[in-house]
This record gives sequence, C-alpha cells and structure tokens, in this order.
Amino acid sequence: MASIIELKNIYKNFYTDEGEILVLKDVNLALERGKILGILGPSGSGKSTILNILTKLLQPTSGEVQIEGEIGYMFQKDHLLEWRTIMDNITIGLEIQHKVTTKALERIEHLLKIYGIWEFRNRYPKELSGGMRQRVALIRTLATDPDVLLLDEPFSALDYQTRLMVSDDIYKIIRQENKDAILVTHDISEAI
Ligand SMILES: Nc1ncnc2c1ncn2[C@@H]1O[C@H](COP(=O)(O)OP(=O)(O)OP(=O)(O)O)[C@@H](O)[C@H]1O
Repeated sequence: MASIIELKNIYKNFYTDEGEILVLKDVNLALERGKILGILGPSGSGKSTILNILTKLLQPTSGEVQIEGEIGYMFQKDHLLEWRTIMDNITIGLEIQHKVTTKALERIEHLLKIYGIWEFRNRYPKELSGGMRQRVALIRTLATDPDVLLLDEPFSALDYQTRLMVSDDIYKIIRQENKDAILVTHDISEAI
C-alpha cells in the first residue's frame, strides 16, 4: 500500500558543549493512507525530534524523508490566542497563507457546526472548557485542509476524564474527515 510519509534509515545527532548525542539511530517508519500511526516512547527518547524532522524544522544527520502532501501540526497545548475570537483563531493559518477564500470559510462553517463549536464562534478561548479548546485547535489544524495530521501529545494537558472524552472525539473527527495521522505520545493508553 502507498505510504504518505516514509522515514528511511534516519540518524540524528546533536552537538553540544558536552559532546555528541545520538538521538535517533536507524529509525524507519511508514504511514500508509487511511491509517493512524502511533509513536510511543518515554520522555527524551526523540519523539519531538522525529516530528521536527517531518515538519522540516530539523534536518536528519542522514537518511531519507519522503512526504506526500501537506502536513497539519497539532501541538500539546492548544496555543489559542486569548485576544482573538474562536473564529479568528481558527482562520489564523489561512490568513498567514493568504488563503481566506469563500470555499475555505464554508468548510470551516461546516466543521464548526458538525463538531458543536458554531454557537461559540464569536466567544473567546477563556470561555471554553479544556476539551472544547482542544477541539477548536483541531479545527484550526483542519482549516487549511492538510493531507496528514501530526498530533504531538495532544491530550496531555487535559485532566484524565476530559482526556478520555476528547481523545475519542478527536479520533472520530480524524476518521470522519478522512485524514491520515501520526500520534506521538509517552502514554500507552493514549496510543492504544
Ligand atoms: N537542539 C538540541 N540540542 C541538543 N540536544 C537536543 C536538542 N533537541 C533535543 N535534544 C536532546 O535529544 C533528546 C531527545 O529529545 P526529544 O525532545 O526529541 O525527546 P522527546 O521524546 O520528544 O521528549 P519529551 O517527551 O520530553 O518531549 C533529549 O535527550 C534532548 O535533550
């Protein structure tokens, strides 16, 4: 089956005052279309380094990176801007990319309506619960219509009960929107 993302024989070394650190040693992974791939590892094992290579923030020391299509990145914290309304937070990526089109706005309207945020579109982030904020963060990521989502511990800032609810929610949204995704976590239950 065709892979949308593939890492082949990736090595990454960092050079510090204390010397060289080998963080990634011969990492190979492939995300097939229609799949969600979990990357599970303890703190410091190099998960963020892998994501930074996928988003091209970092170059691997050696190895091959193949990515087909656009990537959307959802972070550990929602990073909603408190002084912008929910709608203005969601359109920020489109504004930066100069892609605020009628079609994009209709798409956002649809996402807001089906995922229960429409009534809150003119409110501010502080008026929303942690779970709703995370849903807004996902809709913001989906707004630019990426092909694949990178989710970097997206539930870790939530309390346990909210996390169960929101992770289920987000899983359904990813499936319904027909996106492929890579989920990075140190939490085995989250990965499952
Ligand atoms: N720019 C850098 N320079 C030097 N060392 C770095 C750099 N970035 C990361 N490291 C080191 O590489 C290792 C892996 O870091 P990374 O952030 O990828 O791990 P992680 O699994 O994402 O951890 P966490 O779950 O705590 O975010 C760590 O030992 C870290 O200290």
